[in-house]
Amino acid sequence: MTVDQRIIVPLDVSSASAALDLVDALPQVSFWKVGLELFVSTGPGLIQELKARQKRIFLDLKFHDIPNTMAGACMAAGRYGVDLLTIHAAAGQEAMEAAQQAAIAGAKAVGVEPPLVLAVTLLTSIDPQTLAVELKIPLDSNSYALQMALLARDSGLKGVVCSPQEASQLRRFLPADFALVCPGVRPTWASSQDQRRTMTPVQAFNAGATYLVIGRPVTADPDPAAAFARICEECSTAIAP
Ligand SMILES: O=C(O)c1cc(=O)[nH]c(=O)n1[C@@H]1O[C@H](COP(=O)(O)O)[C@@H](O)[C@H]1O
Repeated sequence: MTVDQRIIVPLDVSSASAALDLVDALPQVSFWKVGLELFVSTGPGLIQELKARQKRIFLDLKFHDIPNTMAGACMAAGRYGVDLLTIHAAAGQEAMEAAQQAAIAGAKAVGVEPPLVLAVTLLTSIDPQTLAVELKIPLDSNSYALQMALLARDSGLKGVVCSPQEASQLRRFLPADFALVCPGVRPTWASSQDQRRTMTPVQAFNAGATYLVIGRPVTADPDPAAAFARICEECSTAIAP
């Protein structure tokens, strides 16, 4: 995979026309993320528009519910023929197992490839203070993310979403083909906004990320195509093979 194929850009907008304007303005981007804002606003029709444009799709709906409800939602999402689908690891092993099996069954029922189901370990917006004081989790971010990733692996999943700051530790415990998808990525020239546990794209790839999710540094730049090209250029000369 080339660097540009390993960078996923989120369509964090609320209408199909705004999303497709972004897709058409950035022909270099082959992998797009449809998240909660867009999916709740427009429904699944947009997925077909992206598929018609030969794009890869990360459907980021972060399901977190009881096993039966997770299975029903993943069965339906599996039918869309998307490449990646997210759930929360904090839903527990039984829910993750049910989600994974249902996504495969949903895809098989309509003859499409099943999505790679990814478990979110710990949101990149949660800083150590929030983890300890608000959520009362008696582990540091690294240990908690590792615990959630190992639980996802034990549930049969083949990938997780994690902060790039946790990627190198997770890589030590997980096989090379286990996908680490890292949001919370900021080039040196971009603002961190609400992201708390960030790294640059080069650092994130070198820490072991399989894919990066990079949004506002590209989409909010006055020249999104140039920003995406700059990130790819920085990475192609600096990441380890
Ligand atoms: O699952 C995700 O993609 C996700 C998980 C997480 O822990 N943190 C996180 O920022 N994200 C998503 O990654 C994207 C990051 O966007 P930017 O902060 O604009 O780069 C957003 O669409 C978030 O929903």
